[in-house]
Amino acid sequence: MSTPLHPVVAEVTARLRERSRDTRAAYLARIAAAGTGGTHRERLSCGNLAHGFAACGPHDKAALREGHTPNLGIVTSYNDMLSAHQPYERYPELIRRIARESGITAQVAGGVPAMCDGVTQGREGMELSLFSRDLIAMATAVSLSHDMFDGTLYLGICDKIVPGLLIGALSFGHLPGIFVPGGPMPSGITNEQKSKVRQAYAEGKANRAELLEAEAAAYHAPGTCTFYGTANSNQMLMEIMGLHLPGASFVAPDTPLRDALTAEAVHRVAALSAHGDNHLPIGHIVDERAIINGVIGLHATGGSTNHLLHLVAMARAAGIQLRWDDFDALSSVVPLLARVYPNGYADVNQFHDAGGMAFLIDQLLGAGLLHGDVRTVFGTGLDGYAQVPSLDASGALQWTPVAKESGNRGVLRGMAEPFRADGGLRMLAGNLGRAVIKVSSVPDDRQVIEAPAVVFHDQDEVRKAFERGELNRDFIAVVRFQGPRAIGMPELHKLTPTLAVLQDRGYRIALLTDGRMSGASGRVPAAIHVTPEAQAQGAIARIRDGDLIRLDATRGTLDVLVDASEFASRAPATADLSSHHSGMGRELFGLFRQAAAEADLGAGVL
Ligand SMILES: O=C(O)[C@H](O)[C@@H](O)[C@H](O)[C@H](O)COP(=O)(O)O
Ligand code: SF4
Repeated sequence: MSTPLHPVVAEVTARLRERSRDTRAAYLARIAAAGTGGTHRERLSCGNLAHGFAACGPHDKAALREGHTPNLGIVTSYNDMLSAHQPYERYPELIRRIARESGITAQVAGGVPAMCDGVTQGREGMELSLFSRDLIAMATAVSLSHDMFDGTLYLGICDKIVPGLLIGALSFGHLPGIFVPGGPMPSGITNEQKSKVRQAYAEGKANRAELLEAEAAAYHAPGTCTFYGTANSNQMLMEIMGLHLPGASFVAPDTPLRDALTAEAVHRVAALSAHGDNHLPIGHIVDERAIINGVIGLHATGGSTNHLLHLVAMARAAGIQLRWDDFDALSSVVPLLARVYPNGYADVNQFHDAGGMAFLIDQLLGAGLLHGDVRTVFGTGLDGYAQVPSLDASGALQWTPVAKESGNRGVLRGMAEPFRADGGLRMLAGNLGRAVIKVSSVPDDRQVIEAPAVVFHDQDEVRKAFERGELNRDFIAVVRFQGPRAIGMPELHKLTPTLAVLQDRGYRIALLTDGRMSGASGRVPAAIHVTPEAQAQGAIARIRDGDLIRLDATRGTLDVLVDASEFASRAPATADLSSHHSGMGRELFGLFRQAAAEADLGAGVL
């Protein structure tokens, strides 16, 4: 007997359905039309088809000519830049072999670009990062437009890659699809130890060699970085939305269990194709309930603020009109059940070992805080995800019910003793517009900051002012002209060590920006994604040095304390951004900057 759905979850879902009624209906009609006529290879000409199987070996070629068995398309984001994606190098060959052994075929449909935000953090490349999400969606469509496929496997993990792949996948929502994760790297030095060396370096108390040693001990092997940033928030989302196999998110790379899960992903997506009896297009899995489950998962785990952008964009790709108000309405009823860095000291390996996603989902389902009656790639409702994968004595994959007690109360807790009554993702609103703040890792005495503004148009200027000794005081750093239409909405996470040093010196400080922060940011209060942005003449463009600003995360307000008529009479500041619009490929993204939506609509171009 399942627990009745929490009334707020039911109400927010109903509101989302109503808001999305027409666009969701149009989307479902579109994918229904695309899905008619069974497998698509029958519609290809002989020339099209021959090109499609020319390079195949005899087994695959014969199967593709006959067309009686599923052909799976692999969209891969493999490269050697992202430690998380490096394990994917061998996946196409593994998947093709597994397919062949199952009497079906698989082909790499195409590759998509993947940016490592860790490599680009604080550098020009970061100004392409957000736009790469939509570029990945387009590249996914280019891959699948060969129309040779009956199901798809998406190989992607990190920040913009999973959102981009899912947006692209939903354009082919008539096809079954499954996300295939690679898993986190083994734990290195703790994130806390790494951050301490960074702060020491920012203060000149550690040298570059010591800093590099610490960084290399944190990021030291193939696999996803083990903090709970956007990449690992993506894994949580794909699992709680039913697009991963249960428990697949955080199993280590290159292990027998990881390979068994990848093999099962191949079997599952083939079973969901139009060739089988359980045809399940991905566009039917990603419905309003799955999206609401994703929002709830973000709140319950203190997930990345980047999903206030990406989940909105992913939902829209399925005809679903998710808004920040939906996040806000759910925030107060979903408790924080996990403390993973930056929301605590543990990492995702310790989260997984404590019971991980299966325990989290079991607890939330038991409290009526998740839609259980959803469709998933596993073929069950969400109750099937309260299970842990393992290999039995014969090496076969099995799932067993998760324990009802957390394996580590310091990392993962049950509904009876949450870390916080709410998830800590808060919306802010006031005479400066709207913004987002994550308070789950901000000390309680830093959740309300009222201090004079110090205005910057470039994140490097903050560090220089710090090094000149100008910031040893209470202040709110207003870093503007960072929005999508200005310079592509980069993450300003490189500011974290400097601002954390000042906060640790006892100053009451905060960051206010129309840019983003990393999902790994956290200790310093930061009102981010301010919309309207400065480049769109938002109120943030009227702030002057010395203006008193009040950021109140407890009441959800963000205001400049200046006479309203005087403030309105000010001409918005302008900025020469030309140096940000060329070099490192930025000259290729002018159309993206011109077309970018506001942050609360996903800040993208799709
Ligand atoms: O949203 C995120 O999770 C971040 O973009 C993350 O992917 C990025 O790589 C950080 O920069 C890593 O943290 P450090 O920069 O502190 O190593
Ligand atoms: S989690 Fe971030 S830093 Fe780590 S591999 Fe992914 S994008 Fe790069």
